[in-house]
Amino acid sequence: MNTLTDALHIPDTQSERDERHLAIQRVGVKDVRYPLNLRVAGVVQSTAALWNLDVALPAEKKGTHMSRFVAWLDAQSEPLDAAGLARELDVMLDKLGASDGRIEARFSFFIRKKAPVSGLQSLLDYAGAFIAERKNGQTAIWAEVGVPVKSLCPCSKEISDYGAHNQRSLVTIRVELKDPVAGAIEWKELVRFAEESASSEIWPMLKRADEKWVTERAYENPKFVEDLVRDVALRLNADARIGHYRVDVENFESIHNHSAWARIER
Ligand SMILES: Nc1nc2c(ncn2[C@@H]2O[C@H](COP(=O)(O)OP(=O)(O)OP(=O)(O)O)[C@@H](O)[C@H]2O)c(=O)[nH]1
Repeated sequence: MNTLTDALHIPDTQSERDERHLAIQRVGVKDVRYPLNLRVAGVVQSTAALWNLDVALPAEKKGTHMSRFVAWLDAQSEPLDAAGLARELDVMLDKLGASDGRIEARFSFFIRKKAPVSGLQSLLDYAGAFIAERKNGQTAIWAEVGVPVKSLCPCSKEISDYGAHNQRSLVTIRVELKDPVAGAIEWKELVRFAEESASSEIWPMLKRADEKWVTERAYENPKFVEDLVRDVALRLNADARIGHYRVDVENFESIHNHSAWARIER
């Protein structure tokens, strides 16, 4: 298989037989930092991802071929999208001689945003993840975004003579793409599901007129953690491209040293 190691007469321990009669569900490499090209809002972004790559190993095989995971990573040249990920999962499994396996990539990506009044532009960072899994002949492709937003408490607004506690929140949306080829979802669309559901979205750069707008917008649009998670789920329910999903919302409460948290799964 490997001409260099054959020539050097180096034993191939991984390819030996194992007699313990134990299959391994998942074996591979974890936390490999490697570049990733991603298409966001029509533009290719180069980012660094943290990759977890693994395959199922039959009982009779001693070891998987660890170096081939990195070889697969290094062969990535096209910007990765959901359809490409489904194809590349097959390529990885073929390279590893495996029937089942999984690709997970976690990365940062950026969207250029315009401040609400001044119109000044700046880049907001989001957390993204792609997960592709092949199990028992079925392939599932998942996309995940972590979106920072602002929430303002309806109860605090109601009971206080002035003010209302408000905080940054993190909305994490994980969706299964029913048809990664025809029904691909843009990262920007997933981000908007979260931002449009919040008391207010946030921006990296705001002038005073923008700051006033964000403050008043959140005050006019108070949301409990439950309101936020439900409003995101409603938007996901209305999108035919989405299969299973999971929405997590964490409010980093400014009146506590702990978070309020909610999840809806379908
Ligand atoms: N299966 C397995 N491999 C390991 C382990 N620890 C290190 N290795 C890897 O063993 C690999 C040996 O590389 P190669 O000689 O290319 O062997 P291979 O990855 O099986 O690839 P082929 O030569 O194509 O079969 C290195 O990439 C090491 O990372 C381990 O616990 N299990």
